[in-house]
Amino acid sequence: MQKYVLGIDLGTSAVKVSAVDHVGRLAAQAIRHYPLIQPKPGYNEQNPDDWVKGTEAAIHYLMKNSQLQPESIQGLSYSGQMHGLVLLDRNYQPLRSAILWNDTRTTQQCHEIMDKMGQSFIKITHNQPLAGFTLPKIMWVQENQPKLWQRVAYICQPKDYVRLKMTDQLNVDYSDATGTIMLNMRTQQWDPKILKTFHISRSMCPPLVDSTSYVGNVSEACAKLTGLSTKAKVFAGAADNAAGAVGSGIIKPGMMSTSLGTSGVVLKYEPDKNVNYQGQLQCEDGAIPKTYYSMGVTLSAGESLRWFRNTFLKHEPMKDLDKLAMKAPVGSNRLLFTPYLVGERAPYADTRIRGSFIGVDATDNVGDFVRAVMEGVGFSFRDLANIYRKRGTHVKSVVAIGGGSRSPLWPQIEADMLNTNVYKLINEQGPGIGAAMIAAVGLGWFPDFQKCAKKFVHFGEVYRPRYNNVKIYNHLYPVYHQIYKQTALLNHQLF
Ligand SMILES: Nc1ncnc2c1ncn2[C@@H]1O[C@H](COP(=O)(O)OP(=O)(O)O)[C@@H](O)[C@H]1O
Ligand SMILES: O=C(CO)[C@@H](O)[C@H](O)COP(=O)(O)O
Repeated sequence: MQKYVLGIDLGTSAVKVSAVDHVGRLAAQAIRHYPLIQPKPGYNEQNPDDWVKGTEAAIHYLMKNSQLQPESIQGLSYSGQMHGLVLLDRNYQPLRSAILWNDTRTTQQCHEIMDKMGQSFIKITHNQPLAGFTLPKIMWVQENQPKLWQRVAYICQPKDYVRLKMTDQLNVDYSDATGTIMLNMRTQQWDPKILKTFHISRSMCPPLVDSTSYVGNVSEACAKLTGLSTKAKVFAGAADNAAGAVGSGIIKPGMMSTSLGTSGVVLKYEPDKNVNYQGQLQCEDGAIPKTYYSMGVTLSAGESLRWFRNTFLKHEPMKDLDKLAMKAPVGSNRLLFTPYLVGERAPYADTRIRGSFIGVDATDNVGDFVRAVMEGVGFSFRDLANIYRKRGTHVKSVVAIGGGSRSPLWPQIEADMLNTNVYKLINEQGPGIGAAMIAAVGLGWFPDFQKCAKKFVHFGEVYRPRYNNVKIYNHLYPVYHQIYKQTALLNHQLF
């Protein structure tokens, strides 16, 4: 019997389940979307049970509509949207909707962290407290929902909640634990000083495990709902950017990727966990034990395009937006867009900045606007790549992952903006393959990720920078770069 693993990618827009065979061939895929709850500007939440139902429904569909036998799925693992706060009572039931990575309500709590712990906080976590991380969200709940906080028994990350409901076991892997900013990077333990300072009991924090750790089997209840076998082994999994990195072969020093998911990410494998970007970039544990990566995050990348479509072109499929944008000239007729729809994380940690269209002209058409949105994200990636370049990194090439890399246009915009080669993956958008690789290594199919990557990671098209486009973007970038400074005060006055 052929054998398979499942990679479950719990994204922000949807959960994507990929069945992959022992030589890395994608055998089947299923996707289920779930809503984002935005009750107020800057607030971004999701219902944890929507993730669970979506995952179970996607697996059920995949099992029903493919030829895969339940026993052939030997293992599964996860890639999860990072930093989300899931609060559980003592019966492991969610106490409120999850507060997500792109929720920007916690400016004040970030200041409180620095007031209480100062530079020692950065020394412990290797990160500046930023609004998207988990700790400030915990403090927001303590301050704003004290009665609910009294009932909290466990704190976990999004994919850990889904895994809990599939196995009855609660754990967190190191790559997601770093994203909480409660992990001590040196000891790789929950930091006692941080927990004490912010009144978090150690018992609330799940046990720490490696991404490849075997944490249990699919439970009987989950097997009934999904069509999986209870013999399927479950491995902890990783933060989506950590899983995306292994899924795109970013497993050696100097290698870089970009992700166009709901968020946008420029990511670099780091050989040294003590690398210091003065808080402008994040530093995290990787999916491979004792490996590290840094990244800069654009809060609304794919989300900017999704927002534009939902607001102005409701019934157009994404691929038709690509066609519209491809008809517009490079530089979108000098129409510029900044993607700060919910605030920004990098290079500006600013929860009160908002997006702009600059240079709107009476001759602009809808294609110019769509292209301007895609280019605005590209300019933001250039801002992030420049942080690396200023520190001497030669951005030789990047691997483009995430849903936006499916576009025939966006990777070319990236290549022209960054003036570097952009490689696409052949069969999946990155994090799902990374999750499948974690299961494959966990099962012992491969002795290490390097050997697994040789079979599982396949590069497809390469987009090379086009001289004339690069020239146009070189001309427009300094203008784009000024928009933040020129609009920050105006936006801050709106709050
Ligand atoms: N054909 C396409 N052209 C451009 N963007 C696309 C296309 N298909 C999907 N996307 C973008 O991909 C994003 C979703 O990517 P995905 O990696 O699935 O996100 P997440 O992991 O956050 O759920 C959407 O927000 C959308 O903007
Ligand atoms: O906050 C971060 C990384 O720090 C985001 O990258 C999230 O991890 C969400 O990822 P996507 O849903 O956009 O893939």
